[in-house]
Amino acid sequence: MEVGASMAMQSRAPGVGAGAGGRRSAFLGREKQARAGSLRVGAGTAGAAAVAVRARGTKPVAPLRCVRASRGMMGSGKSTVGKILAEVLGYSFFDSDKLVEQAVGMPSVAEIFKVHSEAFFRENESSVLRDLSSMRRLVVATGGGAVIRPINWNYMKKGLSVWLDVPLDALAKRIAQVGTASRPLLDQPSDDPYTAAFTKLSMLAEQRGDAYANADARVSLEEIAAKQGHGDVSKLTPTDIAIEALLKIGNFVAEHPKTYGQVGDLQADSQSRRIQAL
Ligand SMILES: Nc1ncnc2c1ncn2[C@@H]1O[C@H](COP(=O)(O)OP(=O)(O)O)[C@@H](O)[C@H]1O
Ligand SMILES: O=C(O)C1=C[C@@H](OP(=O)(O)O)[C@@H](O)[C@H](O)C1
Repeated sequence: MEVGASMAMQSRAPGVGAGAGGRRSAFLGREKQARAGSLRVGAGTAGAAAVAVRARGTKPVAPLRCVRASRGMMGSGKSTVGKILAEVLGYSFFDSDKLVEQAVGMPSVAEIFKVHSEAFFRENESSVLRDLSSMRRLVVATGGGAVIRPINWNYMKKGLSVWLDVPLDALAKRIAQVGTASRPLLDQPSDDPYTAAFTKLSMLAEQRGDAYANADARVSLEEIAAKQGHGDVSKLTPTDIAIEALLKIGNFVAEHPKTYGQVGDLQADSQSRRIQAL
């Protein structure tokens, strides 16, 4: 597994080529913007949550080239938690679904599924992940289905991957609340959105088997809720989950000193100085 060169931030642009559909991937320009800071989450919810994470005393140690809050079912909170992690770590954040939309030139994943096909979306998703895999200091929230293509693992394993493990029941509740229009695999007419989402999520979980469990770090909402002594995952905030993710990332790094050792120390020093300066 590759790690970032800590403070020696990668400054070359990734080799972004044509997307799988023949269109040029659109995020080369965005990556430049990200380095200029415009994609960083500053004042929004993730910014506030990042302040809360710091206030609760977690010292982020991220000698990582790349963190991928990549695994986890639809609605598990990859984007929400990924933005907080990026803010705390001082990394750029990317949502791979959004990058596919840009690459293809369509407004939503749902539209891509409808006009083209899931296979077309998957091809483009792989292209986006390939392009991201050459970048440094970023957090990527991938689509929940990225785990099903072995080629994507080659790309995801260029960084450290985090699995947000959320019970299906909690996921179905969230999805029933926010609606399924943006998630075509769940979007079917139903009088009972919770049961429809739960049934489909269970089927997908069955199909995907252990794919998520290959992640470097697993963040289990049930474990966090148990630690908090209430056992109710619906009470957990994105901040709680981000703190646990940072702990798990720290553990993984500590367990792999050969890969992360010296780089980790350098990065920890630089981050401590940055956090103290806030
Ligand atoms: N810890 C949480 N508690 C309650 N709702 C959450 C939590 N994390 C995310 N959400 C909500 O669930 C929905 C899906 O979250 P999102 O981050 O988009 O998931 P993903 O990127 O994994 O599909 C969003 O409406 C988000 O606001
Ligand atoms: O699990 C999946 O197969 C998918 C998850 C979605 O992303 P989110 O996990 O961000 O919802 C999106 O990529 C697409 O609708 C397919």
